[in-house]
Amino acid sequence: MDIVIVKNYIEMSKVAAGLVRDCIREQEEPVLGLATGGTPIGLYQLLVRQYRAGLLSFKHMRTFNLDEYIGLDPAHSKSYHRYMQEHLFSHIDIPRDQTFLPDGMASNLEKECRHYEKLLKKFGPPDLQILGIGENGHIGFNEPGSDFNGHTHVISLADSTREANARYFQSLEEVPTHAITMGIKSILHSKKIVLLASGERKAAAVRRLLEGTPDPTFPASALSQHNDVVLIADEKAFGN
Ligand SMILES: O=P(O)(O)OC[C@H]1O[C@](O)(CO)[C@@H](O)[C@@H]1O
Repeated sequence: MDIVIVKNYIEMSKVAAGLVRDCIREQEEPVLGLATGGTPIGLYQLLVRQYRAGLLSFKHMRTFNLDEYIGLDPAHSKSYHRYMQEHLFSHIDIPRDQTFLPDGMASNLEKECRHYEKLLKKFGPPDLQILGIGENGHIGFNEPGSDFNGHTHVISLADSTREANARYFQSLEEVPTHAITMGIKSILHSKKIVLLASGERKAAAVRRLLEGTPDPTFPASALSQHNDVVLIADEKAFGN
């Protein structure tokens, strides 16, 4: 794993934006794996800025998001569909039908997971996958105990994840209990993985990640099985 330690959130976002820009410029039809949460918002803002400055086009890009809450309509203010529209897609020139997220409203969730995995096979794997890390080590919504060989599946969210994400909702009760997430195996298929971590809240998770021992109770440790991972952490996440 390559480790880049930067001063703060803005610097983390800048380094990540540079890697995404390089990937988009190198590939004729780039495929990007995208994350949600607070961590990549700065990265998306910088990508939008580059697009507006005419430095980058997303016309030929396809994107796959890691996860979506079950039971939230795409138009729901806290759905990841809406998040992606608000933070990235509606501001850039990517055609709508080139952006993929799992459908958390599907009547047959198992079928939806198989369908998403098929799309990943057809258009993927991502040339570059952006990841955040949960305080409990989750990647996507793969909670502690998740199978390292897992593909896209339905997951019951850990209480600690619902509590951590309650800050994005009005109350803890509003946070969905389940999600669809790409599995750890699906994530590991990506050609390159860029893991972002910012702030003290992530310091314990980053410390454990750097121990490097694969351990299913700490999902991010599966990244030690991939040969092209870049961790971009700011000083607080790195424990400085
Ligand atoms: O960036 P945040 O909000 O700290 O979340 C960390 C991770 O947790 C998730 O939001 C899922 O809970 C991921 O999408 C994200 O990468």
